[in-house]
Amino acid sequence: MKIEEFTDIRYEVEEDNHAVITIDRPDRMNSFRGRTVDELISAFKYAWADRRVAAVVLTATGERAFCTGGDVKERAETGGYGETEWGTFEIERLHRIIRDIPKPVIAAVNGIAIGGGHVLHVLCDLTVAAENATFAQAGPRVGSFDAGFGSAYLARVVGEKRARQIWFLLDRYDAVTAERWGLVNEVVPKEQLLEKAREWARKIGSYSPTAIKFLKHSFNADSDHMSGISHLAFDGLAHYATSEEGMEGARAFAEKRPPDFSKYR
Ligand SMILES: CC(C)(COP(=O)(O)OP(=O)(O)OC[C@H]1O[C@@H](n2cnc3c(N)ncnc32)[C@H](O)[C@@H]1OP(=O)(O)O)[C@@H](O)C(=O)NCCC(=O)NCCSC(=O)c1cc(O)c2ccccc2c1O
Repeated sequence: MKIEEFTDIRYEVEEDNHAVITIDRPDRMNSFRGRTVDELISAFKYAWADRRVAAVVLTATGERAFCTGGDVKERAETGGYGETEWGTFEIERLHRIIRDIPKPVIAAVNGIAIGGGHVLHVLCDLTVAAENATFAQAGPRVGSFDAGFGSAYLARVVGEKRARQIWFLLDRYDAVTAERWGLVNEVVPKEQLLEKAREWARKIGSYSPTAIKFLKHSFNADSDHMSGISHLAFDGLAHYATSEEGMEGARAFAEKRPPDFSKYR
C-alpha cells in the first residue's frame, strides 16, 4: 500500500533519521480495524527498507488513547474487523514485523493502551509514557484473548504474577505503576512525550546500525519460540472471537451493558 493511500495512520520520516508512525482514528479511540493493521504493516516495511531510518516511533493522535485494540464496535456489527488488502486480518504479521524489523521500535504512549493496543506497546523495544497514560488488558470482558506474545512475553517483561494480575483482573494501571513494574522505560509530562521518543531515536541513530541490529535479534532470539504459541493462539482466537461466547463480549460493549458469560461456565 502506498503512503499517500493511508487513511488510518500517518507515516513520516523525521530529520532524516527516524520514522514516526501515528495511529490516527481518534473517533474510535485509535482502535484498529483490518485496514489499520494493513497500513501499519506497510509503514513498518517502509521504515525497514529506508536506509535513512535508524529507529521507529509508534504513537497515536490525541491525548486520550494510544490504541484501544480491536475496533469492538466493528466486530459487534460485522463479527470481524472489516475489509483488508488480502482478505485476512493480519495482526499476527504486525506483531512479527515489530519484532523482526532490525531497528528499535519505540512506543510513545499518549493515553490509554488497552487490549490489542497494550500488546503493541509490550512488543515494542522501548516504551516512553505520558503522565496521563494508562495500561490494561480487556479480552476476557469483550470476548477475546492474546494467548501469544501478549501474555507469554508480557510475563517476561513484568513477571508471572503481574502478567496474570493484568489479564485476570483487567484493572487499569497508571504510568507510574507501569514504570515501577518495568512495563515502561520512562514517564514524562505529556508535552515532552514525542520529543523524548525522538531524542531516543536520534541517539540510536548515532550508533552503529549493525551493532544495534544484532543486539535486537539477540534480545528476540531468547523469546522467539513464543511465535509457535502465537500461531496456535491466533488460530484459536479466530474461532473463539466469532463464537456466541466471544460475540457476547463484543455485543455487550457496543450495547453499553455488562456481558453475561454465565451460561458458558
Ligand atoms: C478505552 C476505554 C477504557 C475508555 O473508557 P471511557 O469510559 O474513557 O470511554 P468510553 O468507553 O465512553 O469510550 C469512548 C468512545 O470510544 C469508543 N471506543 C473505545 N474503545 C473502542 C474500541 N476498542 N473499539 C471501538 N470503539 C471504541 C467507545 O465505544 C465510545 O464511543 P461512543 O460512541 O459511545 O462515544 C473503554 O472504551 C474500553 O474499554 N474500550 C474497549 C477496549 C477493548 O475492549 N478493546 C478490544 C480488546 S480485544 C482486542 O484488542 C483484539 C485484538 C486482536 O489482536 C484480535 C485478533 C483477532 C481477533 C480478535 C482480536 C481482538 O479482539
